[in-house]
Amino acid sequence: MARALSKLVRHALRTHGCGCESLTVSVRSISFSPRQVTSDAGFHSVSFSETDHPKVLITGGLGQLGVGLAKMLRRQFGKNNVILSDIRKPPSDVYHNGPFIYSDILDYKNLREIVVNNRITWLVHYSALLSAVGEANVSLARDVNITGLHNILDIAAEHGLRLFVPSTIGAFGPSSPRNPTPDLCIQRPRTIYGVSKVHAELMGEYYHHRYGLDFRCLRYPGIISADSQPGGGTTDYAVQIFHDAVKTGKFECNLRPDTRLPMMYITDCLRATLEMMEAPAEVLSMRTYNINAMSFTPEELAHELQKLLPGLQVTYHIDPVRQAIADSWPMNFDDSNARKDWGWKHDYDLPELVQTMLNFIGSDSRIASAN
Ligand SMILES: NC(=O)c1ccc[n+]([C@@H]2O[C@H](COP(=O)([O-])OP(=O)(O)OC[C@H]3O[C@@H](n4cnc5c(N)ncnc54)[C@H](O)[C@@H]3O)[C@@H](O)[C@H]2O)c1
Ligand SMILES: C[C@@H](O)[C@H](N)C(=O)O
Repeated sequence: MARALSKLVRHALRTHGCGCESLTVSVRSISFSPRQVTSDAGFHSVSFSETDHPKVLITGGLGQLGVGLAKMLRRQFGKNNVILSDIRKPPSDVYHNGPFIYSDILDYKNLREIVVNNRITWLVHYSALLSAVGEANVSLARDVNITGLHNILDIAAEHGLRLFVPSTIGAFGPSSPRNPTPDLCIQRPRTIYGVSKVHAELMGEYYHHRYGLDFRCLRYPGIISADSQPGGGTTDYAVQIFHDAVKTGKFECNLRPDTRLPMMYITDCLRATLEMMEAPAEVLSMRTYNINAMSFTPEELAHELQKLLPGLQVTYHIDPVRQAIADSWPMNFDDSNARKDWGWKHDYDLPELVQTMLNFIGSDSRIASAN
């Protein structure tokens, strides 16, 4: 079919007088297949030997998740085999801990150059505008989350990369079943973030079926981390509460006390990502999976924190934008397919999460005040 289309396109180019350039013109510009790909290229085979370590590029790597992922992958595959990239200037510890490179995902040629020059084999695509920030800047969110993704898909397909794109609980909406939310159900999100993530899931799966792209996607819940800040989402309160609790003993929550959302500690999230990337293709009955660890409300989280910090005072000042988003998202996430297919299992429930976060932030703030 691809060969027939290719023939058709060459014919169209000839009849429109494109002359000798027709053979070198980027096929993406005539929009039937990824750019500059011969119609019979075999994308299922990656170009590195199976015994080699993958050479990984992480886009949007300076956000909440990228630095931690790079650290974990470098332990596994070697420091120089994992390149972090972003459009922001890296802090000095990140810059000195391994390869960092400037990459704007809206610049297709720059991306291609990085992939080619560094012989990249795995691409982890983390660049995005999250839910709350996206609603505040819809056109930028559309560019980064949708146009940027198109560049990533084409680069990955053309160079035979294994591509990981995270999706989110935000890919569901008010008409989805919310308690629990299965992998396959109605997805009609009401945020540009959610719409762009459903688009990413569908485009990735389309490229998988159409071009053999090794596309892998996990729908993350809200991720909680101690040493990296969230980038403007609806679940950010669940990180901020720990910092405020340790620093001031007070926290003002921007969601209602009974707002239940699925959540996960970052260590589980990053391990799930590596496990999904390493899973043999034969065990993946789907290319997009829900993953989950726990679900709680602000009230329940505060209660768990108060067991260890009894003086903590929590008040509520609702942000209507974030509240409306949270009210349309899953309350519990059904991740039984991930557990069945590739053995997903979380380590951190709410008590372990709270203990670990407080240990981390508490020891960090003791170090800061001693300096
Ligand atoms: N953190 C969570 O709770 C969570 C939950 C579900 C899904 N996810 C997904 O995981 C991924 C990583 O999330 P995060 O929390 O680290 O996000 P983040 O907002 O903290 O970081 C995103 C990064 O993308 C970068 N970026 C923006 N525009 C760019 C561009 N044009 N080119 C290159 N980089 C650009 C930003 O500079 C930023 O460092 C995102 O795709 C997000 O949707 C995150
Ligand atoms: C849930 C996730 O996608 C992100 N933390 C957000 O709230 O936007």
